Amino acid sequence: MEKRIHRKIEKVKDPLFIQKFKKLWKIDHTKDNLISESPPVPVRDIFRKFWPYARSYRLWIILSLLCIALQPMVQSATVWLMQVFIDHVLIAGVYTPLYWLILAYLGLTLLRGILFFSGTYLSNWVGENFILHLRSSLFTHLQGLSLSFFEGRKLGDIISRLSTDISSIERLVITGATSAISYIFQLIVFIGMLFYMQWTLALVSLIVVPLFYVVTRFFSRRIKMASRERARREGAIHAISEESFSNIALMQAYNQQDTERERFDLQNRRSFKAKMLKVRLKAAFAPVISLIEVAGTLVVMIAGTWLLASGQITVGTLIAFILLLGKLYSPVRKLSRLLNTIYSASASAERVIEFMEEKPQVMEAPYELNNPAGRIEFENVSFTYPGKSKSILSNVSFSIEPGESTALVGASGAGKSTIVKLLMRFYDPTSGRILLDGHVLKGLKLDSLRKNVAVLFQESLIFDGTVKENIAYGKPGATDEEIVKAAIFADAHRFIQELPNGYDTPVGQKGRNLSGGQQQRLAIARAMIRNASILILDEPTEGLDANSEHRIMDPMKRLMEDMATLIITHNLRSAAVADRILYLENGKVIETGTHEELLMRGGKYAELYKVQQGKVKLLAAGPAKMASIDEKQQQHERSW
Ligand SMILES: Nc1ncnc2c1ncn2[C@@H]1O[C@H](COP(=O)(O)OP(=O)(O)OP(=O)(O)O)[C@@H](O)[C@H]1O
Repeated sequence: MEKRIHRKIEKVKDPLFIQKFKKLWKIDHTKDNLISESPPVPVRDIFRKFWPYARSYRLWIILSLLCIALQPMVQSATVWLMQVFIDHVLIAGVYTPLYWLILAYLGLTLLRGILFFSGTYLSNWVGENFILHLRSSLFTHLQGLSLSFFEGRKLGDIISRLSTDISSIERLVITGATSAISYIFQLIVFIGMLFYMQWTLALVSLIVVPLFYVVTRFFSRRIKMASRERARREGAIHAISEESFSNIALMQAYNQQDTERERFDLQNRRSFKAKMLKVRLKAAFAPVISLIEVAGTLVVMIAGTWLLASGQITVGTLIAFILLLGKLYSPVRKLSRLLNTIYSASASAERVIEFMEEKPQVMEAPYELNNPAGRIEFENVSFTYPGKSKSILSNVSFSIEPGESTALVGASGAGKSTIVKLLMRFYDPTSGRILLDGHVLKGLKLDSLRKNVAVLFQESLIFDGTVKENIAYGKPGATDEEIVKAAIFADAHRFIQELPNGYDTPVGQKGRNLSGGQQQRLAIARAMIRNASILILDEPTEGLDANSEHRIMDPMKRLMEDMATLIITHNLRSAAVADRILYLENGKVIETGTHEELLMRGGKYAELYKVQQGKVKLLAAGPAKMASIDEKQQQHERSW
């Protein structure tokens, strides 16, 4: 036995054991760049930031506070009844007041119940309203942020902040604040009662209060750090889930399940560790607080017994005092626990504030441009992505007249999509100007620019709604007649009619119930109904077979007739239909002209065209030849 105890002591003394034990109470600071930490914000500033969202409910908050605050008074009255019962009924042996004592007790209990119900309902109602408005306002704020914000963030993390973190803030601003006020009020009432009953004992009972403060501060700081870590890991879990499941086909096709699972598990385990640290801290906190409470009660009992023995107080007073003391420690304990809750909620608040303080890179301007003809001019436009040093576009100049089309051709990464992003004002040029009908884009209202642009992306963006809703997305409030007209124009009417519910058929998430060509024709109908003056075609035929490509070419050409069109394409057959072709290399325009002019010039465009033509001719010649042509084209693109 002695040996066993000795072994145990040795084990506890072992530095490795001590190290492991210490680690149990520390945050795992392993860094990974998946989700970065949000800047810390003091609790006072957090409260100031979010209070405006609760301000309009202040009357209801006061009412709920009143309900909560009255409860300790009723409680104190019941304790007082107990004192009367012991001293004036039991000890005095007079039983006549018993009847009204019972009635008063029942009445007070009923009143407490009503106050509890009203207080709970009201505070929750206010809290949920707060979440509702804060969440909507954050959503609206995020919608207004520039593309650069979203390109630098994980979607899952954004969703996590919008859902989980927002709810936590309520615990701080509404429940936290109202509870704190009600606990403080309870403290004042109970302390007042204690002093009224017996001031010497009351003074003795307050000896332990500073201890509560010190212990709470120690724990709450650590709980906040663990909460921060937990919230960050939860964001990472959302981000990985979103990434994995939105690319499920790719993940399964490349058998990447294990890699994704490992990535997910890593974050999941770290979230678990952070949560367990929080649990350990909270679980250790409760008994420490109880210990302080017991110490306080014991001190009071010793002092009380002495006062009783010296005849300074009655038995009833001592019992009532100890009962009331139990009630005094309850709000003290709750206040300490609340501090922990507030600190852990502030970790979520920091994550939300980080987003709220984010400003759009692209600033709104006042000028409203109505029905522009669509003349686009790029004047010496250069651009570098925010936070990067490499210049992506250098002195790009070109113009497109209404009804004219320009194709952007060049190797991957040459800067074609960046030109479109600048034209849509997702970013502003670092230098140079872009003009629409002679007006600098920076001076135009964003809405007045974008409502005049119709876009057809590489992957047609179809929403999980009906066919009709997807077409009307281009023009909210479009009539059925306009929708059908647009569908006929886009050569989509016939296949839509053959769908089970025609225009009311749901297209499924990301348009899964439709083929690629059908989706693209729906997107053309959407672009057509928009009645815009600028059209952007970003690889509109990419991924379509020859038949589908052929079917969308006619409606696309019809669409281009009256608009200023910018086409991004790798497919030179699509580029050939444009009035002018711009050849981009490393963000510079190196060749300009029509398809024929560029072929005549015999430059890089002509070279690529030859490679692509050869590929078409050799399609029938078998895979080996095709592979050699593919290699040639890749070499050509690499040389750009
Ligand atoms: N949000 C971004 N932040 C930083 N760099 C970016 C961003 N978007 C694109 N880039 C960089 O800018 C360069 C040009 O990209 P861009 O998408 O404009 O090329 P592209 O010619 O359209 O290519 P592709 O034909 O492959 O679509 C690339 O080097 C790319 O890595």
